Amino acid sequence: MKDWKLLFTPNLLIKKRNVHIIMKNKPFDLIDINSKIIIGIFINVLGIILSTIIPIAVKNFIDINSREKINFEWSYVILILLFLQALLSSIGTYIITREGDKQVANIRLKIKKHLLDLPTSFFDNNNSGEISSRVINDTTSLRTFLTLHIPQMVNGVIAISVSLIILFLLDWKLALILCLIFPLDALITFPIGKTHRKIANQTQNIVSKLIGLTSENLSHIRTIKLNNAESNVYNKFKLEIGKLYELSVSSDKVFAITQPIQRLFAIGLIIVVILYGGVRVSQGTLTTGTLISFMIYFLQLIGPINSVADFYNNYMRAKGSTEKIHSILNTRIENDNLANLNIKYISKPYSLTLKDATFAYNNHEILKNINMSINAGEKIAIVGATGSGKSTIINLITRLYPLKKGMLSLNQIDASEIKLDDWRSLFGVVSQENTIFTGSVLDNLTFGLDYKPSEEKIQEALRVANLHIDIERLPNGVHTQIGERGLKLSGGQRQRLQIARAYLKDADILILDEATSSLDSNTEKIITDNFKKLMSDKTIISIAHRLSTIVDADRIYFIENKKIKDFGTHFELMERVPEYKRFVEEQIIKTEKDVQVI
Ligand SMILES: Nc1ncnc2c1ncn2[C@@H]1O[C@H](COP(=O)(O)OP(=O)(O)OP(=O)(O)O)[C@@H](O)[C@H]1O
Repeated sequence: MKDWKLLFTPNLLIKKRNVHIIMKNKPFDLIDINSKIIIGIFINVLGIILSTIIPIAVKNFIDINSREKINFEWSYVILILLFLQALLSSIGTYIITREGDKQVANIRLKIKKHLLDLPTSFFDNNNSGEISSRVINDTTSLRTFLTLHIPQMVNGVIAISVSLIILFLLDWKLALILCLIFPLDALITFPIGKTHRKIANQTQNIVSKLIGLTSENLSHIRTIKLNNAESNVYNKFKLEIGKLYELSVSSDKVFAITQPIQRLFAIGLIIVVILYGGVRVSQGTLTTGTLISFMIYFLQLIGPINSVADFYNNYMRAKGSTEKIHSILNTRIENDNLANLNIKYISKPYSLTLKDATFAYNNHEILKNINMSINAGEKIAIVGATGSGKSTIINLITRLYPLKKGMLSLNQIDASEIKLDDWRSLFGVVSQENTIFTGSVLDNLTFGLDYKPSEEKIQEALRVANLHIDIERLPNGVHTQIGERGLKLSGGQRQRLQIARAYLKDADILILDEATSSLDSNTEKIITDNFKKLMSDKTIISIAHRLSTIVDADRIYFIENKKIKDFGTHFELMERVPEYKRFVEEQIIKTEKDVQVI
C-alpha cells in the first residue's frame, strides 16, 4: 500500500483510497468534475454561445443584402465567429478529454492495484479474462460519460436556453412551433431508454464473457488441439456469439424504429416552420433572414436536444459501469490492516508453527486441527494422497488463504500481526504450477526481487538449478524471450527456472511443492546435492511423491482424512503407521519403481 506509485497526479486516488469499504455506486464516486473539467466545459460553453450568435449574423447579412447592394461586413463577422467557435471548442474539448484520459488511467491503476491486493479466493470465483475486459470496458464507458456526455449536456442546456431566448425575441410564434420538438423527442427517448440500457448492459456482460473465453482458450490451445476439442470450444463460443447477435438485433430493431421517427418529427417540424414562415415572409410580417436564422438554429439545436434528452440514459449506463467497477473495489483486500509488525523486528532463527489450524474452501472443509512445528534449518516433508490438502497447507503457511480457525505463528508471534509483504518475503516457493511469465529468462529470474543480482549470482542460481547449460545454448542466453508463460522452454526447464528464481530470492524458508516432478532422477539428484551444499542453513518444506525427497527429511507429516495422522522420520512412520507404509508402497513405489530401498 505504502509504495502505491502513480504515473499521474494522485489526488483522485488519495481522496477515494478507502472507497472499497464504502458502498457507493454513482459515477461521481469514481470520476471527478474538477477545475480542469470545469474550465474545459466553460471554454466550450463560450464557443456554444458564439455559435448561437452565428444565425443572427446570417439573418443580418441576408436582411441587409436583400435591399441594398451586396455588403460583406456580416460575412466577415460570420467567418470570425465560426473560427472562434471552432477554436474554443477544440481547446475546451482537448482540456476535457485530456483530463478524462488521466482520470480513467488513474481509475484503471486503482482497479489494478486493488485486484493485486485482493485475496486469492476472489480469483477462484471470478474469471480473470472477464475481470480484465471489465477493467477496460467499464472504465472506457466512464471516460465517455465524463468527456462527452457531461460536456454535451452542459453545452446542450446552454445552447438550448440561449437559442430559445433569441428565438423568442426574434419571433415568438415561430419559436413556439420549434418548441414542439421537445415533447416529440421526449416521446421517443424516454420509453426506449430503459430497453436500450438493458440491452447495452447485457451486451457488455456477454462481451466480457467472450473476451474471458477467448483468452482462456488461446492460452490452452495445445490442450484444445490434443483433446480434439476445437468443435467443443467453437460451439461454446458460438453460443455466446448467438446471444450477442440476438442482442444486437434487438438493438437494431429499436434504432430501426426510433431513428426514422425522430428524423420524421424533425423534418416535419422544418416543413411546418418553412410553410408557416414562408407565408409570414410573403405577408411581410417576417424577414427572409429571420426565417433562415430559425432554420439554422433548428439544425444547430438537434444535436444538443438529443444529448440532453439522452443524458439520463447515459448517466444510468455510467452508473451500471460504476457498479461493476465497485463490485471489484468493494471486495475487501487481503486483511493487512491490523498487521503492522515488520519482520526485521523478529530475530532469527525463525521457527514456524501451525496450531489447531482448520481450513475450508467455500465451506468445504479440507483441513482440521493441523499442528506443525518447523524449526529453522529443518528439512520437512508433507506426504499424503492426492487431494489430501498438502498444497493447501502451503497456501495457509504462505498466507495465500487465511485460516478459518487456529493460529499460524513465527517465533510464537501470531502471523496476523506481521505485515503480509514481510511475511511472504520469508518464503521462496517452487510450485507444481507453471509460474513462468512472458519475457526473458532474466525477467523471470529477477521477478519480484528487491535487489539487483550480480552476473555471478545469476550464474550461480542457474548452476544450482542445473539450468546453466540449457541457458548457454539459447540464442541470447538469459536475455532470450521465452514466450507466453515460458512455453518455449521444456517443462523441466521451466521447473528449474523456478528453482533458480527461488534460490535468488534467498528467502529463509524454501517451499518445494512437487518442485522436481518434471525432472529426471539424475537432474533431481544434482539439484538436491546443490541444495544440501548451499542451502543447508535454510528451512525446506517439500511436498513430494518421490522417495528420495522423503527419506532424507528430518520430519515427515503424513496427512490423511483432513488431519495429520502422524509425523516422524520415514523409518519411524514406516514402522508405526500402517497407512503410511501402504501409501508409500502404493503411491511412491509406482512412481519410483524403487522397491528395494524399502
Ligand atoms: N482454490 C480452491 N477452491 C476450492 N477447492 C480447492 C481449491 N484448491 C484446492 N481445492 C480442493 O482442496 C482439496 C485439497 O487440494 P490440495 O491441492 O491441497 O491437495 P494436494 O494434497 O496438494 O493434492 P495433489 O497431491 O494432487 O497436488 C482438493 O479436494 C481440491 O479439490
